[in-house]
Amino acid sequence: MDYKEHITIVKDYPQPGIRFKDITTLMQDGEAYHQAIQDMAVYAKQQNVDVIVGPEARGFVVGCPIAVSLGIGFVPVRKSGKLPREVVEADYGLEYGKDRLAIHKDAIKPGQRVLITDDLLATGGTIEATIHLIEELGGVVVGLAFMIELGYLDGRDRLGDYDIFTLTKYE
Ligand SMILES: O=P(O)(O)OC[C@H]1O[C@H](OP(=O)(O)OP(=O)(O)O)[C@H](O)[C@@H]1O
Ligand SMILES: Nc1ncnc2[nH]cnc12
Repeated sequence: MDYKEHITIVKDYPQPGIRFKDITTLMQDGEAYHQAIQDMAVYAKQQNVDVIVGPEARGFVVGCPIAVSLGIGFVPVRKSGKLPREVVEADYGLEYGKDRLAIHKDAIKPGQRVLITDDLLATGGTIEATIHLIEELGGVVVGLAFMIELGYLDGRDRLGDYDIFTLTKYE
């Protein structure tokens, strides 16, 4: 599948100079969305994962269907203030701003094998913060899976110690 055919590039969104990769056009095509999730589920199975973690909001539309397809759990990482029970939190920066992420303290059991999913790897700030949260809870990050990699932002270098799977890459 040529995933780039299904991804729309939007110039100067949300700020001048950003070429935004819009996955909603991929998601609205049933065949492309299904294939993308299947390809990522094959990787998840290879990594022998116990649970999938995805950051709000686009990490949910990738991680939830993979978890359902494998019959394993999904744990949301949300922006600060959105989870109702006790959390651990981490600050992070991204291509266009900064924020704070949170995960429920009891969501990951020590030693669980975790796959982190998201739509896109840019600077790697979101995933670095997500890894920090999982490891603080004793989870073992066995893979990172993205639909899209922005090679020109060097996120892969930042996350060098982890196994990374991507469906398509923009240089
Ligand atoms: O590699 P990074 O530089 O951290 O950037 C990538 C992150 O940025 C986007 O999320 P965003 O924070 O815009 O939130 P959203 O999914 O709620 O739109 C995207 O979905 C990734 O999570
Ligand atoms: N260029 C981009 N397109 C879509 N989502 C992003 N998140 C961070 N950078 C992005």
